[in-house]
Amino acid sequence: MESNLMPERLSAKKKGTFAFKTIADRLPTILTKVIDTTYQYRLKAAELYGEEGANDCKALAGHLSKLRNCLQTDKPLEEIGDGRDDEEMWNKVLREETETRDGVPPSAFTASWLYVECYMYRSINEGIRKSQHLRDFDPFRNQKEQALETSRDALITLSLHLQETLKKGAANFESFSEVIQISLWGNKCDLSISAGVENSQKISPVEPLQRLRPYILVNHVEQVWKLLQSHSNKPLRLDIILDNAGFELFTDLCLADFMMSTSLVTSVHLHYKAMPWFVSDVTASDFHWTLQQLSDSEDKLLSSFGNKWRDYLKNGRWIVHDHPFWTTCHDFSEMKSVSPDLYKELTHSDLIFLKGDLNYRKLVGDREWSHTEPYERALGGFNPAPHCALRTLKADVVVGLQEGVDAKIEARNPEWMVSGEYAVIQFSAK
Ligand SMILES: O=P(O)(O)OC[C@H]1O[C@](O)(CO)[C@@H](O)[C@@H]1O
Ligand SMILES: [Mn+2]
Repeated sequence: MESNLMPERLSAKKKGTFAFKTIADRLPTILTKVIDTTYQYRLKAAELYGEEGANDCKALAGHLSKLRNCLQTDKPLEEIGDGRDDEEMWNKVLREETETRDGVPPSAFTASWLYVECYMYRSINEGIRKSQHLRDFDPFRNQKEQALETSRDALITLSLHLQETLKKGAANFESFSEVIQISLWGNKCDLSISAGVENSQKISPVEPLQRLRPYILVNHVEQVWKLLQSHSNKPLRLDIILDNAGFELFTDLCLADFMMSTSLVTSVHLHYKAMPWFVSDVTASDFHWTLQQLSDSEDKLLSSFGNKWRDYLKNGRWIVHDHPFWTTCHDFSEMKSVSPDLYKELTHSDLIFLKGDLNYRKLVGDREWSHTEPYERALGGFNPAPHCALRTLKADVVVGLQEGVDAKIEARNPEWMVSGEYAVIQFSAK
């Protein structure tokens, strides 16, 4: 809950903010694309499920149009009613928000940006869940699949680079730092910030690393390396809270493989989303589709990595999770109370990588912190294990910067907080 000790959460209350731009323009654009995709799917649905299938698509398009109108005209947000296991969690927050506003329900331009944006994706899923035949329909699937296909050259470049790196045997600080940066910059490829416009990796993921170094505003990679070296004689568990499908997922799987093959860790837990989320976030079907695509690739090296990684899943060295907490509106300071089982699970980790901008926004509560606020303070008590955020900036929230860094960059590039050009590698020890 809000506390007067902490700054306010970002909100579209204030015109001219990125939250306002997102809620006023970008979310309706994303929703319109979902409505079109749903409408186009009705012929396929009729083929598969007859009249009922076509009716499902019409009903879903109707639900989505009502949602878009509700957001655009700042109407009160309605309770979720689809019987999913997280329904009560969502409606409890809606009731609490209403109470804190003297009985006035939250709406798009008055509630927190984080709540409204997460609510939109949950409501899209509510419409899907209420259908008879569309429960596995993912309106973002085509975009996520195209994202992988159009990154093919980058996949091949990176797979060759990983093969060369692994041939050198044990990891050193340089090879570790490099594979971290590749996963970090993989986060530029996200379809939410591009409002669904194709945003795949076109250039080599390795060649620009040197040039991109100055764009990393906080770089704690050495602290992460030291943590790993301090435990080098015991089996370590790595957790990666995944973000986007497509090229970013491939960079994360390369990171996981590197950490295992060089024996920096002995097991990897990968966390993806329980429903379609923020356009390009990885779901279970995206994850397994991606591995299958790699295995089936004519490129022998990609195919060998796909097979190797599917074996890791089969023999339990890689474990996948899809806890519902990651697709709620809660920030991570609330995890211990809202999802104590997940928090407990994460306490078994020796190092957690959290990928991307939305995870970062939730780590720091999406609040209007001063940019020099210490990172640990902004975490609000979230620390199940040592963790490191690997994030490109796509929202106007950041903490832990040195004094003056923000003003210097702002002068050069006013869009620096939302363009995805800058990044942080931000570590917090347990
Ligand atoms: O995939 P990522 O890196 O979490 O980025 C998703 C981003 O899309 C946005 O919501 C923009 O709408 C960001 O603010 C958000 O965090
Ligand atoms: Mn994402």
